[in-house]
Amino acid sequence: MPGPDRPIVVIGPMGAGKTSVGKKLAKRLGRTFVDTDRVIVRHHGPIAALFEEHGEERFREIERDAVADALLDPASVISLGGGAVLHPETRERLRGARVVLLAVTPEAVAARIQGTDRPLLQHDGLTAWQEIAERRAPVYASLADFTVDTSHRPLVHVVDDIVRWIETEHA
Ligand SMILES: Nc1ncnc2c1ncn2[C@@H]1O[C@H](COP(=O)(O)OP(=O)(O)O)[C@@H](O)[C@H]1O
Ligand SMILES: O=C(O)C1=C[C@@H](OP(=O)(O)O)[C@@H](O)[C@H](O)C1
Ligand SMILES: [Mg+2]
Repeated sequence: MPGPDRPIVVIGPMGAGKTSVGKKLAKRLGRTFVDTDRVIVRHHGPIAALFEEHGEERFREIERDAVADALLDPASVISLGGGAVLHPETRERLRGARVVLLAVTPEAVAARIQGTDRPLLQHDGLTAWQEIAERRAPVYASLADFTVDTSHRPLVHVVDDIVRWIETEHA
């Protein structure tokens, strides 16, 4: 049986569960897990400080490079930050990956983003989340090969859905 031919990339709005689901999914599939935000923090320090000291534009360049590096491993599960898909080079590179979109309603995400240090949610919290999520929705939809709604669903069920999809893809 051939090994994994393409990385699996998890996209979606902040708090949809990309980091948590990606980690569990990688474990279930025996793949390498990369969370691009974690890679960025490892090399550049906390994201909030990066935004504050260098601005969002610089963060997006660093993020683009972190995503490009991660995509080199076809046996990986890669969880992106919610805004990574804003970079056109990243969108282009995702054409060579299996892209899973995690969706979530504002009602369900509210508890998940409470007290967050995400820089884009510091001022208006849920209102900002909703505005950003709505603005990005068409981009997410255009990239997704498979979508799972994570609202009010345990992580393990979300992972089960994705594993089933991967298995049918390979059947
Ligand atoms: N399906 C889920 N049900 C309940 N809580 C969840 C679920 N998925 C993620 N969470 C919680 O929501 C928060 C944000 O999850 P995270 O994986 O960091 O999302 P993202 O990477 O998409 O921003 C975490 O506290 C996580 O434990
Ligand atoms: O949506 C965004 O613009 C961002 C999402 C965050 O990651 P998560 O989506 O994993 O929270 C992180 O990359 C940064 O705070 C910016
Ligand atoms: Mg994350």
